[in-house]
Amino acid sequence: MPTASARASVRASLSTMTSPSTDPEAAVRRDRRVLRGSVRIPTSKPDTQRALLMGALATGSTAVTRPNVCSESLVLQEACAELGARFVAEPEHDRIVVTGTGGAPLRPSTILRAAGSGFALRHLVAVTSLVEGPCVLTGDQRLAQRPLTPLLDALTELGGKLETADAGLGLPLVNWEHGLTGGTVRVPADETSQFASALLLVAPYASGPVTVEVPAPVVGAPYIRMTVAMMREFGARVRLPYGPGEPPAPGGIGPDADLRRIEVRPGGYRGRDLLVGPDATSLFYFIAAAVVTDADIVVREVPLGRHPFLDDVVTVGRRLGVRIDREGPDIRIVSGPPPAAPLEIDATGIPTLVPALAAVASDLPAGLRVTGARHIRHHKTSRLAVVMDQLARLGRPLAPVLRDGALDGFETLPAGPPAALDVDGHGDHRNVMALHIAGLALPETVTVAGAETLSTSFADFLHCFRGLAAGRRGTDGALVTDAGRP
Ligand SMILES: O=C(O)C1=C[C@@H](OP(=O)(O)O)[C@@H](O)[C@H](O)C1
Ligand SMILES: C=C(OP(=O)(O)O)C(=O)O
Repeated sequence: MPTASARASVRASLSTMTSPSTDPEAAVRRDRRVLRGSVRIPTSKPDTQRALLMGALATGSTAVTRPNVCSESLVLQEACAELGARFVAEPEHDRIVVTGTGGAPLRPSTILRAAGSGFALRHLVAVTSLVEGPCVLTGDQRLAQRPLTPLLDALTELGGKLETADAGLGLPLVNWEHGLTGGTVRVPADETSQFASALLLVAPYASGPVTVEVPAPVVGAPYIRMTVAMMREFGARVRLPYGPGEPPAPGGIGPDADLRRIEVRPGGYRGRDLLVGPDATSLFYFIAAAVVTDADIVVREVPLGRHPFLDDVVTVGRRLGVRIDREGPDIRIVSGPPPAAPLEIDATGIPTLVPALAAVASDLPAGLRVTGARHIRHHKTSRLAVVMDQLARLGRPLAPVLRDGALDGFETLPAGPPAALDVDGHGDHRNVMALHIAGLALPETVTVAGAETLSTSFADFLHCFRGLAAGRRGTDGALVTDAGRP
């Protein structure tokens, strides 16, 4: 049973509300909770993690300004500090200064720990192959069950010498020797994009050129592109012979860049200063909230047109019927009528949005069908299965969509009265946030167990939503409540 302190509730501001109906107009007319005000969302967790890792490997120092200082970034910092990188937090400048190891991480004096982070485990495994062994890396029980073998095989092909201490358990992992020789390696990306990203991370430190082949089907392609983009920022020599797409910035990588073959030349990373942009998945919770409430929310400092993944998230939001407009450096998110026609979303490239999409599906009267989410059963929890189960308790059931016998997505079903008003994110921050969004759609108070997990990516999540629930706009349209940090 979750403890009282692990619970957080979303309070209803309305006492009556109709259930979602099949009449498209009904969703517009009905009374809804009101969210008003402005928020500042966390900066990108994926970019922060990449910058910290590349900074830890680089020659020289790297200043990461506006890092997302979440628990999963700290896990990486602790492990990289064991490997000889230095991290100095400068809160007065909102930055972390990293002194890198010049591609020669030291042998750690303790076990390296990835906690529950798949990103940390897969990327640290790759980094350990540069360490003069032996060194040991471990993570939590769930992490031991998540896919890893194809990455170990690929690192072995490139000259690494890694093994699991107990094949039956998955973890801990032992690295015996250091040094990657280079060569051509094929890595599957049908279960996670993180294998390809992890190989790419260390490829500039192999003694020869490395070609990473990523055969279709690829899940989470935007994340592999983020890795390539960040590698280029750190001066790595990366070529995509099948074309980089249309890059949003010189030297960058386009949102459609072809990942079949990625060529990396030796040369390592050079430390640099960089500014982390907003976190796209965190932004989506406010967009999703606008589907189930009457929302008029300003999200501070969200530069559109510069971060492909952020732009993808905005595109999904607009398809859901939410108005998203630029207002100077900010964006304004306003509830709109839901789409009149059934909506289909392929989630292959946007896996982190799936729990929140499930949370809003009952509020789309013409129906939402999401597919391409099969691989998220390998995330921190079997996310979609957990969220669908909990949503059904709240009277928001979804029909499963299967592919090859596994849950690949869902379809809207008619909503009904809740069977219970307490739900549980099963220790997974994305489930917890998605279930809060579902709670906003109900007139009753919904209790979501697992608030303690929010520090994984978005510690201020509840604070932001409480502020928005209390917020209003002044008669001149000026914001009178700011739910975010000053
Ligand atoms: O590289 C990254 O930063 C991530 C890659 C994705 O993993 P999968 O490809 O396993 O979905 C994503 O879901 C995860 O939240 C972050
Ligand atoms: C990146 C995430 O998960 P993982 O690294 O564990 O795959 C996440 O849950 O935000």
